[in-house]
Amino acid sequence: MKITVVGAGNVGATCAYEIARKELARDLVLLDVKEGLTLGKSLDMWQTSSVQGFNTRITGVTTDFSKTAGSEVVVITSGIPRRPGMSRDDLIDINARIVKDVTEGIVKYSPDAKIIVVTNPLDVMTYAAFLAAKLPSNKVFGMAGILDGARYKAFLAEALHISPQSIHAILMGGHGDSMVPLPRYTTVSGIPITELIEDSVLEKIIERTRKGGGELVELMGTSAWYAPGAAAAQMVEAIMLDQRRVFPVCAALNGEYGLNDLHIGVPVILGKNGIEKVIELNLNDDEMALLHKSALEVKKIMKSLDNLNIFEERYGSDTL
Ligand SMILES: NC(=O)c1ccc[n+]([C@@H]2O[C@H](COP(=O)([O-])OP(=O)(O)OC[C@H]3O[C@@H](n4cnc5c(N)ncnc54)[C@H](O)[C@@H]3O)[C@@H](O)[C@H]2O)c1
Ligand SMILES: O=C(O)C[C@H](O)C(=O)O
Repeated sequence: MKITVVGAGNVGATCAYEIARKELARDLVLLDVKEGLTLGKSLDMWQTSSVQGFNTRITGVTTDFSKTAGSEVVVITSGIPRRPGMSRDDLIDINARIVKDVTEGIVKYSPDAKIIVVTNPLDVMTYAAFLAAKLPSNKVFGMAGILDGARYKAFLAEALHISPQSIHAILMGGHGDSMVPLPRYTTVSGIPITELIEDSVLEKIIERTRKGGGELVELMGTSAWYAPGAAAAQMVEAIMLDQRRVFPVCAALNGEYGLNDLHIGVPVILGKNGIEKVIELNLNDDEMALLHKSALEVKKIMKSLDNLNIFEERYGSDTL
């Protein structure tokens, strides 16, 4: 059993280390373009194995995709992160080319892999990987909803002075400021959140969640990695262990929620085949309107990708 993480920067290395510590596979490959980087990081991680008590063998490679052959799951984190003052969408030009190249390299040697995209702008980079991979859409999807949900839960836990683990929530939509946290689907061990928190406090938390990535970029000068790396590793775990866990995942939609031809965050069942099923919630009119507004934002960025002309195929459009 083999897992590959492409990109050994902040997010990739954190995700790889989580995967190794959880022993989600016998072999873990870390691939990057920077000469020596993955050799050093994989050696450093492997040297913690006796301390942390794991056996996963970590190999570092520099751009040699043949070493990733036969991977069951591949996490793509390669690409530039944003800096203060930038939006995720500003990364599209450079990152689209990187995602296309690495996806083609991966699929050449691991045609059966499930591909988890992390690179931003997330929804459109998932679409780019899907175009490059030419694999069924249940095998190419993106990580954002678990991270956004984890931030929402962390803020709620602080406000309520309770464990974040008692909070259950689902967020939908694109991984941008138009993401759609859903109070109606947020509970504290089954108790509706609205019974425990004032509307005005909840509204502030939702707004902070929407801008949660930007808050960290302003603080650190680059984007977050601990929560993103852990969230991506949780998706790897669900697939490798065929857990069939329900997570918000950036998935291809073909008519669900009245949306077509785009990748956006929705609840799914995640198991050994990747996306086993997209779950359709009975959204009310207001929730549906927010989701469609977010989808239009994603479509706008898809249009920018189409304008780069790096893919022959495309299905972006301004309308839903
Ligand atoms: N989806 C999310 O929720 C989420 C969360 C955090 C970060 N991100 C995104 O993840 C990406 C990585 O962030 P980071 O903080 O790890 O950045 P980073 O700069 O620390 O690491 C990126 C790595 O990608 C490598 N790379 C670049 N081109 C490559 C190629 N062609 N092949 C292989 N490796 C290549 C770089 O050498 C670098 O080591 C960014 O686009 C960031 O915006 C997404
Ligand atoms: O905000 C970013 O640029 C990185 C990531 O999407 C995040 O939400 O942390």
